[in-house]
Amino acid sequence: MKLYNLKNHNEQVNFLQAVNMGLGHKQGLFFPKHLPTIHPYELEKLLNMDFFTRSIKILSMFLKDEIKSTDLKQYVQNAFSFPGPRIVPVLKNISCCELFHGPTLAFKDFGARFMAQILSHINNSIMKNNKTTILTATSGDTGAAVAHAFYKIKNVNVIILYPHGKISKLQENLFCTLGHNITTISINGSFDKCQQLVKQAFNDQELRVKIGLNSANSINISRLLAQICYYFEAYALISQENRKQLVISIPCGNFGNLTAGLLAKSMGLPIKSFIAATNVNDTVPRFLSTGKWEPHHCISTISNAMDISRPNNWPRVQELFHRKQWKIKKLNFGSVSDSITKKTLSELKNHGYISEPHAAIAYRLLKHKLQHDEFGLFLGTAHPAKFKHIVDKILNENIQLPEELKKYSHLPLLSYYMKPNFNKLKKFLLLKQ
Ligand SMILES: Cc1ncc(COP(=O)(O)O)c(C=O)c1O
Ligand SMILES: N[C@@H](CCOP(=O)(O)O)C(=O)O
Repeated sequence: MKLYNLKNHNEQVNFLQAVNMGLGHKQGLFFPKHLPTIHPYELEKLLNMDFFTRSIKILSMFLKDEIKSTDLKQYVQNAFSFPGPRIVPVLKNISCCELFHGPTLAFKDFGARFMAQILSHINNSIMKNNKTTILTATSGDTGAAVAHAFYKIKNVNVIILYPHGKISKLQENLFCTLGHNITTISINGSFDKCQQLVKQAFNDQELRVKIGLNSANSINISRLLAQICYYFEAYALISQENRKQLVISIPCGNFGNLTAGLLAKSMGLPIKSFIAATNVNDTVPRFLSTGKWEPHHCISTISNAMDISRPNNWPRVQELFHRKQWKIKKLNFGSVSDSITKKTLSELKNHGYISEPHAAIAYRLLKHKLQHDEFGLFLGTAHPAKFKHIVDKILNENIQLPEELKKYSHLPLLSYYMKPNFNKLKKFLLLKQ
């Protein structure tokens, strides 16, 4: 598969190069040159397959020129070796598509674990024992998924930056207590600052070469390809009737999840429309209503993983709309305040469903915008227990911690602390070699 740099279409690489480089020149994101499409007859056959078999087929449409099918099969099996998406009905016309039954209890497990497989493939077959440094920014969930996916992998050093005091305690414990090849740095600033530091590192050619720089953020295209697979699974799991007018509402932060959903639609998955749901960090909803791209300062909310005002994947979303000649006006959107999010969590509880703030935002907008003849899915992106401190208080509950969280909840944090200063970070990264 060929990909081009969105900032310079002449920079073209294959998939394995794109995964290995992370970002192109001038911090440009890579985007597939050819978008595979599925004939409706083939789609029917695909939908009848199990999750693994179908995911291998979907990924091979992008990767068959570069990865042997026997290898790809192994990578998908290793990566998705946990319970896949579950559809949980909430109202007659609305269900939650839960994507949080993986090892770190968030949808990020699909992409991070697949990327780890691809990087091992590169290290074993192409780079042969080269050292890699995975520099990743997190607003809460990517950090854990990446840390666990790359934990103790030979020749891979993982450095995770996160906004100091702005993620939940349980999220922090899940990735800041591991040690070994996982180093965590709490940055005195927002997620935007952390992401900016990661991108700045890619500008520094000396650093890039010396440490074998890569990133496991959704910057890396391998993350997004893996995420396409669960949209097909969600569609396969719902009834024929509900498939006819399907609307999917996505809680958005860095807009990787929406990009993956749109890629699934571009391949021929008949999703009628998407809702891009944000918290008050609403750069995209404001852009879609005013046409002006004006990121504000990041505001801390109870849906902290979505506290992002410079969403990395927006250029990919725009490119896809442009390439498919879709009208951007067709993308539904909205933003939800903390107070409405809290009320929505209670409303969901009244319907018998305990959720968490990110999914609640997607539900709120779906409920508000769904037409009478449509069926809606909102994506459950994280397990409610990750936000126990908020959910218990709002709902007067005592959510039990799953083993995955309990195991780390009392371990000491091993994080460093740093001001958002690139030179300091560079020195640290060079010393960590
Ligand atoms: C729980 C949760 N929901 C939603 C999001 C937003 O997803 P995306 O960054 O793909 O838009 C995140 C962060 O990625 C998250 O951790
Ligand atoms: N919400 C994310 C932010 C990073 O997004 P990514 O998809 O680019 O890794 C998080 O939980 O860290």
